[in-house]
Amino acid sequence: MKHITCIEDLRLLHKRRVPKAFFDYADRGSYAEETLRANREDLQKIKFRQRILVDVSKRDLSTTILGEPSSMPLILAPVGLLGMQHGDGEIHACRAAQAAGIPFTQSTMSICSIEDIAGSVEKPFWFQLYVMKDRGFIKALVERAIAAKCTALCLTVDLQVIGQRHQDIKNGMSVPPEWTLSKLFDFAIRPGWVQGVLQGKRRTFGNIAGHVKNTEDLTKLSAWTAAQFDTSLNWKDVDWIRSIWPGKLIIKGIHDIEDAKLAVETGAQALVVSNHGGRQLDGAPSSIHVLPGIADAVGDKIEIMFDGGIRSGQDVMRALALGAKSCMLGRAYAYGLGAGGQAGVAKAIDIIRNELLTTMGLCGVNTVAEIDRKVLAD
Ligand SMILES: Cc1cc2nc3c(=O)[nH]c(=O)nc-3n(C[C@H](O)[C@H](O)[C@H](O)COP(=O)(O)O)c2cc1C
Ligand SMILES: CCCCCCC(=O)C(=O)O
Repeated sequence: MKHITCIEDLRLLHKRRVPKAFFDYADRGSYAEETLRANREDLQKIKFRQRILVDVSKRDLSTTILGEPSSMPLILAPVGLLGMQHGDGEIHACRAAQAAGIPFTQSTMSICSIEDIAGSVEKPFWFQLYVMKDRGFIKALVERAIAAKCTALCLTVDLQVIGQRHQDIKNGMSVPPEWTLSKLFDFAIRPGWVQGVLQGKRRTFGNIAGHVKNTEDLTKLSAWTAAQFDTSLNWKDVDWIRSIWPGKLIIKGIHDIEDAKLAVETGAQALVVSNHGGRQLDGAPSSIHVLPGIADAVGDKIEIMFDGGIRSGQDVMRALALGAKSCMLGRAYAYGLGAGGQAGVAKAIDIIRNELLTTMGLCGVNTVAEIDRKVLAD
C-alpha cells in the first residue's frame, strides 16, 4: 500500500484484483450515468479560498455524529455485496471503520449477516434497512438489529423502484446470475480473490438466507430478493419503522427540499442528502447541487449527512462548507476493500483524513465546526 497515494490508486488496484462483474457493480451507475458523472464534476467545480498566516498548528478533525464522538466527520455508507469485493468484506470494512473511530453502516444486502458482524467486531455499528414487501421479514430484521445492539437505523428510501445499471446486465449480474466462459476465466485468473471469498463465512445475502426456503439455491434467493422491493413504500411506512425501532433513525436518499421537510416531521434524527451515488434516478442533479438548499431549509432541525462523489478530503471539505455535518463514503472505501481488505479500507479512510487536514490548514481552519461557506471562493 506504500505507493497508494489517492483513492484513484485504490480504484485501479481494485479493478485489477476483483472480477470485472463485481468491480463494475461497485464502480458504475444507472442508465447513461449522467448523475454519476455530475456527482464528481460538480464537486470539483467548487473552489476554496486560500488563506495564509493563520496558526493552523492545532488542527482537529474530531466532531460528533448523532451526538456521539467521532474522530472525523466521516461514515462508511451502506454498500451491498461487500463480501463479494473481498471475503468477509463487511467485517473487514467494519473493523477498519472502528479502528479509525468512525461509524460503519451495514447494508441489508450484505453478504455477512448482522450476527456475523456483531460477533466479529468490538463496538456497535449501524444497520441500513430496505423496507421490503414481506413486512414480517422486515420486523424480524429490525429485531435482529436491536439484538445486535446496532446504534442507528439508516432507512434508505430511494430504491423502491430500481434504476437499471446497463453494465450489470451486460456482465450477467442478473437474476439468475449468468455464467459464461469469459466470466469463469475472469474468476480463474484471480485465485487470491476466489480463495478469499470461498474462505468467507457466506456467499449469498446473509441477512436474507434463512428466511427464504431452499436458500442454498442462489437463483431462488436472488429472485425472491429482487421481487421484494416495494413500490408502495410511502411516509406511513416510515411511521411504522419508527414504531418498531426505538433508537436513532436516519433517512437516506433525500434530494428535495419538500421531502427534507417531511423527513423532519417523522422525528428522524438525521437525513442523508443522496442520489444513491448515481445508481438510481439518472438525470437527477448532483447531490452537492441540492445540498445547500436542503441545509438552508432544515439544517437547524435535523442533522444533515451527505454522500455522492466523495473521493477526497477536499470533497469532504466542500460538503461541510455547504451545510453537511458529516459525509458518507461509498465507492471510496469499496475500492479500498477490493484493493486490500481491511488494510485497503483503512488506507482509504487515512487518505481522506490527511487530505481534509491539509485542506483545512491551507484554508486557515482549525476545527470542523469552523468550516462554512467562508472557506469557499466566490
Ligand atoms: C456498490 C454499491 C452498493 C450500494 N449498496 C447500497 C445499499 O445496499 N444500501 C444503500 O442504502 N445504499 C447503497 N449504496 C449507495 C451508497 O450508500 C452511497 O449512497 C453512494 O455510494 C454514495 O456515492 P459514492 O459511491 O459516489 O460515494 C451502494 C453504493 C454502491 C457503490
Ligand atoms: C436488486 C437490487 C439490489 C440493490 C441493493 C444494493 C444497492 O443499493 C445498490 O445500489 O446496488
